[in-house]
Amino acid sequence: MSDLVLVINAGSSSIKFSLFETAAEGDPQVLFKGQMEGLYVEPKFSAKDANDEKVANETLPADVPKNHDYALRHMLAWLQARLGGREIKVVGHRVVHGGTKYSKPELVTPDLIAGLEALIPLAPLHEPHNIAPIKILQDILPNAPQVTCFDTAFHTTQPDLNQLFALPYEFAQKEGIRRYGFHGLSYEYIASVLPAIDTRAAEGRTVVAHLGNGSSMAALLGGVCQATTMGFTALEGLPMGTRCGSIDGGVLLHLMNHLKMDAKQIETLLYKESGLLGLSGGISSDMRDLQSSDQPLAKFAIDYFARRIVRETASLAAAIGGIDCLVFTAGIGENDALTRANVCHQLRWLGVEIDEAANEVRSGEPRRISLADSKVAVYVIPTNEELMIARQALATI
Ligand SMILES: Nc1ncnc2c1ncn2[C@@H]1O[C@H](COP(=O)(O)OP(=O)(O)O)[C@@H](O)[C@H]1O
Ligand SMILES: CC(=O)OP(=O)(O)O
Ligand SMILES: [Mg+2]
Repeated sequence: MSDLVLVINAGSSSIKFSLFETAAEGDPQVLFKGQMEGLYVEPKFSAKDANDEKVANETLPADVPKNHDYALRHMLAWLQARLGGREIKVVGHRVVHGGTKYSKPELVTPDLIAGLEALIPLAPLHEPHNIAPIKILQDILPNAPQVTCFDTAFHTTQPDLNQLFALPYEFAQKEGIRRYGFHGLSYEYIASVLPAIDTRAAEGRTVVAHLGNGSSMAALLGGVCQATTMGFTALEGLPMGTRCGSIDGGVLLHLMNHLKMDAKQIETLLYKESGLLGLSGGISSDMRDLQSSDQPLAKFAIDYFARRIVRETASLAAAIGGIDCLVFTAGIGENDALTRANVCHQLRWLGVEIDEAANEVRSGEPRRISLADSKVAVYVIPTNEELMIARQALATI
């Protein structure tokens, strides 16, 4: 008898869900998957069934809340109407920050929730949205065990050389102030499918660019993480939809000492008003809006994003002694051919030769977008954080 697994993946601008059914052999299979995207801007709900047919597609009315809470309840009501009374065996959640305490999937208990709440200051844009669904589901499905799967877990293999900040050593030892890295479920999924796509890449030096509303990159050696762009929080590294990415700490001191901004104001500035939104002069945090804008600052924000990816690719390649393979994934990485081309053109010196026609192909399947004789193989591989969570949740109960 097969079991149902519900997966919730709450990101900063979207909530994704997948309902899986376990199979006699191999991975659980999707029954429904969907998402509420464009939160806080113009939320849209869409869902597909097991045959990948669209079964829901709606823009929420303008007068309902655009937040995570409303989105989740709307999604769960839609799903419950389709369960036909079947019980959910386990719920798996993506939780962005595991701190020093959680480096493997955990069963939800009151202690665990308290532990996660203590981590909110380290991921203010995510952790509250990860915890809230756990509590809502305790209400709606009181009998289903819940498992948290951490974005930070995959990165614990980074050597101290890449993991530490150059602060006095005890800050890492006593305070846990080090680079945790994020999007680990996505990287782990990519590492799990790479052997079937390209053995040289799987065994060798691969840089993965997870480019979404939150963006980061990671350097893998034989599928094991050696370095990543995100740090103590999901703020370091690449600029993102609304986050600034790496910034000179001296800027923060200046904001405090000379512009008299307090911690809350600086948090809002760095997490919510910067990145693509800030650079474009407020046009949008959403890459699609920027691509369709004719404003010079929209183009500047797009080019800035690509330039940072180029620089981080070289830096990550340096950390693993070169690069055999570059993988694009997540919302922008999977769908935005312009950004991929922009990045690849600037990486020609590193041996990246993009196949322009292959790059334009739209498909939900993994695909190679580099020329046959490109020294660096370049792929678009759709990520599947949800499947990774389902695997971990089933293994945990
Ligand atoms: N066809 C597309 N072209 C360009 N950008 C796209 C396209 N589809 C989605 N995106 C971008 O992907 C980003 C969202 O990525 P996603 O991984 O879904 O976000 P989250 O981090 O919230 O999970 C947005 O900037 C969106 O504009
Ligand atoms: C960690 C992070 O940035 O997550 P997201 O991409 O979902 O915003
Ligand atoms: Mg995401």
